[in-house]
Amino acid sequence: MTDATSVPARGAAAEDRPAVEAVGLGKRYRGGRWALRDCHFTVPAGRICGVVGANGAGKSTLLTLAARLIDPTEGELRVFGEASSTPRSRARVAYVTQEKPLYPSFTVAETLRIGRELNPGWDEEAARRVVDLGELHPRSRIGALSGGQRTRIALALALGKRAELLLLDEPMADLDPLARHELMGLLMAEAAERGTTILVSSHILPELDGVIDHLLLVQAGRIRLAGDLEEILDGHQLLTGVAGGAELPAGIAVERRVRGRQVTALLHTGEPVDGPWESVRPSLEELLLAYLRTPLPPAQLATPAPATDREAAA
Ligand SMILES: Nc1ncnc2c1ncn2[C@@H]1O[C@H](COP(=O)(O)OP(=O)(O)OP(=O)(O)O)[C@@H](O)[C@H]1O
Repeated sequence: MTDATSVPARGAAAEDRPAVEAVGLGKRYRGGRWALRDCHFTVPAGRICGVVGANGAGKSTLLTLAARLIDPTEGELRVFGEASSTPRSRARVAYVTQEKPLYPSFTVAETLRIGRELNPGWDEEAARRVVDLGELHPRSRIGALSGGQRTRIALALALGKRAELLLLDEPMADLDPLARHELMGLLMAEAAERGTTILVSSHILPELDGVIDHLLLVQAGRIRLAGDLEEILDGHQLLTGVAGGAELPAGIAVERRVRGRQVTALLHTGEPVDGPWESVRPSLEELLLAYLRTPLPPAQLATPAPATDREAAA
């Protein structure tokens, strides 16, 4: 499971350097346990990357580090080849969370005006499109909007900023299904047009299917899977067979479940398995559910440093 930097990125604004690169990244909150540890991964520019994991796995910590709202305890995280702490990196990043820190006493129009004044490359049309589709009145106060309507404003600010890296931490959680579908479509269209890189965390796995092309699976503060989504799916087989029919190949089963007389197993191999099995490539949801149901102990989750770093250290 490697990072497929060789796959061409989408859109005109895509560039050669990875959008996000974590090297030995770790975060321990004051007085707490490690929320993230020993993370090595790369997200090529222009990708839409799903950040998936159980509650408390470390997804928000990862996205907050990428937005550089908190500092890493160890290691580093680079944005387009630069430390995420530099003003240039910050200007290239927009971060939208469920909290949406907007001023409740400001109106919609005033909020957009602040976005325009703070961002030299402001794209009024992109921001307006998001607001207008939600039929929000320019004179409505932010504090009087619903959670979903505030999400729309936060996304309008992120798109107006013309960020090259969009960090979305479960941004759609409080949107109704129609608005979620519409805003997701809008985001993807903008991303495809401009080559924007998106890191999006979500617990709604079907929502990610057909949208993401890269995956980070975070488990207990470690990266369990990272890479190009097609390569990850191609590297697994979902087996179905009759219980007691045949032994599973040793050492490559991520998960094995028995229901009545039926056995299903997710294997970490790209080769269809011979024997009395139906062997198919898993869907994204099947893959993620199998991994989420079978957490590994932290000692087995340490990800090796990329070859380039190991060579540099030699
Ligand atoms: N400000 C903080 N202070 C101390 N511990 C924290 C803080 N924020 C997060 N943590 C801890 O860090 C770990 C990872 O939390 P994080 O919010 O990153 O997980 P998550 O994957 O986003 O979870 P969820 O899916 O529930 O939002 C958890 O054990 C959490 O309790």
